[in-house]
Amino acid sequence: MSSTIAKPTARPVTPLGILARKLETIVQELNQHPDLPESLVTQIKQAWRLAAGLDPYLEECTTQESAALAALSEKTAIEAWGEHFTQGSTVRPLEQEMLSGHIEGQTLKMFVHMIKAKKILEIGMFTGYSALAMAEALPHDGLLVACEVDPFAAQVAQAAFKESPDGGKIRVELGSALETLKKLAEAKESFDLVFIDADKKEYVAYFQMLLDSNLLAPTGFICVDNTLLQGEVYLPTSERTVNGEAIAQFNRTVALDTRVEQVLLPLRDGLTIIRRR
Ligand SMILES: C[S@@+](CC[C@H](N)C(=O)[O-])C[C@H]1O[C@@H](n2cnc3c(N)ncnc32)[C@H](O)[C@@H]1O
Repeated sequence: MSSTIAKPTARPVTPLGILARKLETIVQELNQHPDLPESLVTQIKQAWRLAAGLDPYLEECTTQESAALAALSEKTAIEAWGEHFTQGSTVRPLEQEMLSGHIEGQTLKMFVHMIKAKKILEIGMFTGYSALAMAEALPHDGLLVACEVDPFAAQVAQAAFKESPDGGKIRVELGSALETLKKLAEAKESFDLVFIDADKKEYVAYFQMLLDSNLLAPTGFICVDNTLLQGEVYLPTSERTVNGEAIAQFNRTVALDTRVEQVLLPLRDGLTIIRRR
C-alpha cells in the first residue's frame, strides 16, 4: 500500500544548489549587520543572484519533460520514503532527491538521439525517471535494461512505465547490480550506452566489469552520475563522507585508466562521459 505526504521541498544536492542556499542564508543574515560596507552587501547579493538564477534559467530554456515524466517526478516527490524505510517497505533508505530530473533526463535523452543508441543499460533505476527519459529517445525496437535492487522503487517505476507509450522498451532486472551485470556479461549482452547511478561504493566495480567484458560495446559510452558528489571530491578530504571518498576514488581510477578517455561535466551533481579509446 502506497503512503504519500504533502509535497516536501527537495533539499539542494548539487554543488550549485548548495552554494545558492548558503548564499541565500548569508543574504538573510545581512540585515543583522547594518555596519557592513554597502559595496560588500551589493557584491554578496549579486553572487547569490548569479548562483540562484542558473538552475531556473536552464529549466526555462530546456524542452519540457513529457507528461509521463512530469507525473513520475510528482509521484516520487510525494512518496513517504522515510516512512517506507522505517516500516521495511524499502530495502535501503531512498529519497526524492535521488531522482535525476528534467535537465539531466533531457541531456541523457539527447545523448541517446545523438549516438542513435538501440540498447541501453541503466545501473540504478530508482522510480524510473532517467530510464523513461532515455527510453523516450529509443527507436521502437530499442531496449533499455534497468537494474534496481529495491522492489518498492521498481514497483513505482513499473507502474509509471505502464502509463507511458515508451515504457514497453524497458526491462527491469531486480537484484544486486553486480549480480545482474555478471549475468548480462555471461549472456554476451552488449550496450551502446550505460548510465551508472547506483551504489557509489560500487562505481569502480561497475566500471571495471563494463570494460573487462563486452557489456560496453566497442563504440559505446558510459555516463556516470554524481561524479562531483556535492563538491566533496574537490573540498578538503577531512570533510568527505564515505560516498564522497568512493567517488573521489572512482574519478581517480577513470583518470588513470589508459583504456578510456573521459570528461566530467558540471551538470547537476556532475556527469562524467567515458568512451573506450
Ligand atoms: C540515485 S538512485 C537512481 C536514480 C535514477 N537513475 C533516476 O535518475 O531517477 C540510485 C538507485 O540505485 C539503487 N541501488 C543502490 N545500490 C544498488 C545495487 N547494488 N544494485 C542495484 N541497485 C542499487 C537504489 O535502490 C536507488 O534506487
